[in-house]
Amino acid sequence: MAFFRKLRDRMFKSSSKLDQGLEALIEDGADETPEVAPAAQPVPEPVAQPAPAAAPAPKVGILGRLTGADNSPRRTLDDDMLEELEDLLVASDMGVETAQRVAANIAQSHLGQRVSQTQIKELLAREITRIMEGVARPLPIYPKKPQVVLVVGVNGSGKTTTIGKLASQFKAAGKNVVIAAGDTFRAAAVEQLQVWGQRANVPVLTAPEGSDPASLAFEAMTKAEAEGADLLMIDTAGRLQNRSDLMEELAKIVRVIRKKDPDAPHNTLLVLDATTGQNAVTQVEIFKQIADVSGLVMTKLDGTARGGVLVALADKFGLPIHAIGVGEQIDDLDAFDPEDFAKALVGLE
Ligand SMILES: Nc1nc2c(ncn2[C@@H]2O[C@H](COP(=O)(O)OP(=O)(O)OP(=O)(O)O)[C@@H](O)[C@H]2O)c(=O)[nH]1
Repeated sequence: MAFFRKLRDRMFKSSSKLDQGLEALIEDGADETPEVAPAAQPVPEPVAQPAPAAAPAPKVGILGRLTGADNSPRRTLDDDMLEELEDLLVASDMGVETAQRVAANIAQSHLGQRVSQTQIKELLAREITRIMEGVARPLPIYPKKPQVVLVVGVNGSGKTTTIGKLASQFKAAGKNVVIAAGDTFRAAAVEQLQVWGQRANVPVLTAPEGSDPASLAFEAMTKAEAEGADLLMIDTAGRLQNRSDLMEELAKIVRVIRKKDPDAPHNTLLVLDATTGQNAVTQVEIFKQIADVSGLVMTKLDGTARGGVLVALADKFGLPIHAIGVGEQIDDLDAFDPEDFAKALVGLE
């Protein structure tokens, strides 16, 4: 619950954008005489848990309170409203196809009904949760020792930070973790990883600057095996998905790791920066081809209006989403919870 509050508070740009858009969507097109809805009027099923006591109540008039109905503005869900809804979802980076699917599903159950702002948010959250439920999976832990986790992504997406946060969490859970600094090109990257290693109390294996990252990965596997480590997390240099030379280097790292253990890497995590919006879709496509990505981590969901891209990724690729990051601190990463995410995205308490 604590992480949900953090997520909701920090995803303010995404949610406030959708929030304001939904408010305008209902208010601008509200039916002229917002009569009090009779208690028997069909109301969409609640999305999830009952709202916490502190949640701000929807605008409910005295009569509404007495009758159990509310008299907040309502708009009839028609084709025009659906089109506006779709545009709002596209603007939150959900992608055209996913936005259309979400709107179509809402139409299927509620076309022609008069809906309030809270109801449309609840319907949206329900659809988003449904899309994302199948992909919410924490990083699987196998009995294999060492379990090799290769971490890939474009420059600055948050790989090093994510490794630090994950290493700290696994260490706290009693796992014996080793980190390998596979970005052998940038001394600053190695230093940054060493700082994270100290914070997490986890050893960081390094190689001389400029040496072959594939050899470092191989040596790290040997050392992790000798030390009986449970998990070996290998950081890699950031690479743009359109740099074929760097992508080939990544493919080589994977080939060399497989010489040591044909089943490794057991997980290949693609770390994505939420602020890149739709570009994340291309990143997944290309990294999947090169490095056989097994799961995603999305960082920087704090302070971006583009969080909807995670829904598009779930819908398009169905890859597990292991964790999300909402800040730079060690405890700003947590398992992905689809319902919490959906509520935070649409601005529901
Ligand atoms: N706001 C915010 N910042 C983050 C998050 N995750 C990482 N960062 C910041 O993003 C910046 C880049 O993070 P790194 O972990 O260095 O990224 P990287 O992918 O290892 O970078 P390269 O090695 O250069 O490719 C750092 O300033 C991090 O503190 C997050 O969830 N939220």
